[in-house]
Amino acid sequence: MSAFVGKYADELIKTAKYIATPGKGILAADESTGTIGKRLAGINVENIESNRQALRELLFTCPNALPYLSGVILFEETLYQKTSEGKPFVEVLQENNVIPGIKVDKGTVELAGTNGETTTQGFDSLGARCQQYYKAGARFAKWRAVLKIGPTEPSELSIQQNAQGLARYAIICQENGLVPIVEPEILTDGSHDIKKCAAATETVLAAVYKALNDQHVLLEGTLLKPNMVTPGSDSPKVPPEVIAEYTVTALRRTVPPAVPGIVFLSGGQSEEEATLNLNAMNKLDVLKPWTLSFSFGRALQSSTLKTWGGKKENIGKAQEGFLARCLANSEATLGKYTGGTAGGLASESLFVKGYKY
Ligand SMILES: O=P(O)(O)OC[C@H]1O[C@](O)(COP(=O)(O)O)[C@@H](O)[C@@H]1O
Repeated sequence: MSAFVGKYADELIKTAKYIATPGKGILAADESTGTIGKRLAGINVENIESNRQALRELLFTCPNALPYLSGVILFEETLYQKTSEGKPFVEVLQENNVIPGIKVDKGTVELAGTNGETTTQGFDSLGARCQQYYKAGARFAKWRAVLKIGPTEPSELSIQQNAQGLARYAIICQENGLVPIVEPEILTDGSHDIKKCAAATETVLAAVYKALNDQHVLLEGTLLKPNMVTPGSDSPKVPPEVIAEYTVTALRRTVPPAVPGIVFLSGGQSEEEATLNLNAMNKLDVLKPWTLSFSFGRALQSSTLKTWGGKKENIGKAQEGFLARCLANSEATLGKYTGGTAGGLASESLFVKGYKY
């Protein structure tokens, strides 16, 4: 049998295509309570619900930023939160043609017998949770699989487990009306060169698309959220044009044209770096059958978070910074970002070695 065509097929295709509109991208604001706690600790703000709500309100009500976004990924708590004036966040987004999405994975666990490799959990009652999230207004989902590069990593076991997991998650989402964002993230930790990252990325993506096909996933109703192909964090940096060349080559070799959009994660790159790399990819003069856009967490929020610092009086200034990053990344999806519009904060590396999300 070929792809599964259930009752949601047309809607899934339409949603995925809309999210992949050139000029728009995704804000990943789906940090789990633990992860957002680390971000808030960085600005000395307590990890309590009211502070998490305040940060998300700052982002979702940022004047003029929403036209640059087609989707926002939310954590479960945020899906049901409201603005301080009592309007559900979901409505704020919908009124601005931004599609609410939801993180449905439950984090990673170690694969026994490996050197710290992991698989992602969250299959228990996943179908029922998807139905609830659909009712609450979500139309797409995200599940993050994490792989790493080492002397013998990613191992065949981790490649297969994570590919199967992503494919199983994807078809459950599609059966329940949510467009699955398939995220196989290869971490940048290590001293490897860009060629090693390219080879690992191609192998992992090939396994992921084989698994998606095995599980009858309708590719037109999916999106891919991959890492960019870069040298390891302990290796010298290379220019955006080189990253663009290697990344687009890896994607052209492995991602079918039926997939409407590829939305990159930022993975610890500085805000400016992530934007310049995305821009360079979109400037490359080769056939790219999918939209290349962003689904950044840290690279959209870091300087905004620092400027805000948890203080009401800084909200306006923080929102100006957020708008600047949204605009810059929108331009980068069109290959029209000229760079340098970011202040000093946006150039700071966000990479943390051995970072545990
Ligand atoms: O461990 P968590 O809370 O799932 O967070 C992982 C984060 O990684 C992402 O998948 C990508 O984020 P970055 O762009 O910051 O790398 C986010 O969507 C998510 O918030």
